[in-house]
Amino acid sequence: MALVRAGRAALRLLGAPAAPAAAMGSFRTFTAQPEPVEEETIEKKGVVMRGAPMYLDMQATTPMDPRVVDAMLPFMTEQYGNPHSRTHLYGWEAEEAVEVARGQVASVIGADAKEIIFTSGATESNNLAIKGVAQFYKDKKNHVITTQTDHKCVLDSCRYLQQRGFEVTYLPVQKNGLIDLQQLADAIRPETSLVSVMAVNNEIGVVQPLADIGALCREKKVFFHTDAAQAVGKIPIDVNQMNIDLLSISGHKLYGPKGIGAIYIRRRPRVRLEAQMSGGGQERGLRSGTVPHFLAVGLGAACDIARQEMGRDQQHIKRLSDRLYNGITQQLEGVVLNGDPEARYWGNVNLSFAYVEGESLLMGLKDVAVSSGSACTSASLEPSYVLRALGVEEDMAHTSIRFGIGRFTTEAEVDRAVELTVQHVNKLREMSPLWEMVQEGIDIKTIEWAQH
Ligand SMILES: Cc1ncc(COP(=O)(O)O)c(C=O)c1O
Ligand code: FES
Repeated sequence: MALVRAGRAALRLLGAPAAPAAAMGSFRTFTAQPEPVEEETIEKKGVVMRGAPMYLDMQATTPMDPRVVDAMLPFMTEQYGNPHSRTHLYGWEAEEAVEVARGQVASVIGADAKEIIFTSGATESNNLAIKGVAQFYKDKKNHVITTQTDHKCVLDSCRYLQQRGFEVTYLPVQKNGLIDLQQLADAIRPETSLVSVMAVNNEIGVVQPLADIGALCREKKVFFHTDAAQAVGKIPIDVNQMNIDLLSISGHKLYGPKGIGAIYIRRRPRVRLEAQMSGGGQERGLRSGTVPHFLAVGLGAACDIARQEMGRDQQHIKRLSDRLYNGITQQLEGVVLNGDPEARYWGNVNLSFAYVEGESLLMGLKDVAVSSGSACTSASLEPSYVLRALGVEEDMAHTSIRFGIGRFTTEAEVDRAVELTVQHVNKLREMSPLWEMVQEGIDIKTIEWAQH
């Protein structure tokens, strides 16, 4: 019931009139006073919402599981204390909720609750892991290793270190998107403090060999951090079996809320790091700032559900993923799956369509919310740096589409996405002179195009 009420309130807000243009232009403060909305209008909104493009972009973000929302609500309306308040019940109950959530997060990766620190998301966790470890050990070690296909926030954290005198190795990946373990072994030096390799790639879904990387790092006495934003709750992860020392988690990638994440930091052998936030010393001094307890509760609930339902989710997602891939490739030629066909998370199907202009295809697929790669870079017309690192040719990198399937994706959505994709690819190819030449048997690679 509470959930229904909140949902109604949200819909009312959606129905609220926008600020008048004049008010916005003249810096007059506009206080949003949602006018009472007729039930009928709410229904209409509902129709509009149901008519929205079908969502197949689960790597950008996932919808919140209603069970997560249910778990969070009481902590917004009734148990709203500051979890760091020690003098009254409000504080104690909020703190207790945070500690339960900490245990739930720990459980999904086989960690101890004391090893979990709440952050605002995987971006912050990655910054803290990379800058924090490098800076703490800087007197003895000044080298960090990552990969060319890691997330932008990892790469940017490494650039930040480079600007401050650290050395960074950006490991290349093989054509299938996986790193070469021998190359990693060769790159590790006595002065390497940290190896940071992502678990599941956000653009192409490949899963790096975490256990092998962990074993190698342990043998060489180097800390191993993994950005597991796309992996936690989706594939089995055990920080002890895999010798992972630090791991980043994001709430909104596993049907939890946005604005919350966590970092796992191993206690034995202990990993030390320099905090990146100064303040009240919360979270064992590693992340100052009031823990948003209702968000932590949401992340905890999301991890708990994922841990219990991982097998079912995986089965559902694999079935729909096969249905999507087979549906498209049985009707279209010249379609390539980017990334390793086996070592992958099945909820990510990144396809390149030969002889099709990628932007036109995305525009044509306006009824399907997909992306050409990552959400962060979706505004750019540049081909993805991940696909380039795989050695995917420029034209194929330009035509990639990432289909993201999740817990709530339906068969009907997949079938419709297949139908629309096939229809639009065919339409664009009909207009393509290159496609016509290929149909006539001309090998276009041998053509010498006029140079400008
Ligand atoms: C692999 C990876 N790392 C990090 C992030 C950033 O996560 P957050 O949005 O929680 O900061 C994302 C989200 O796009 C991601 O896919
Ligand atoms: S939001 Fe996922 S790549 Fe930036």
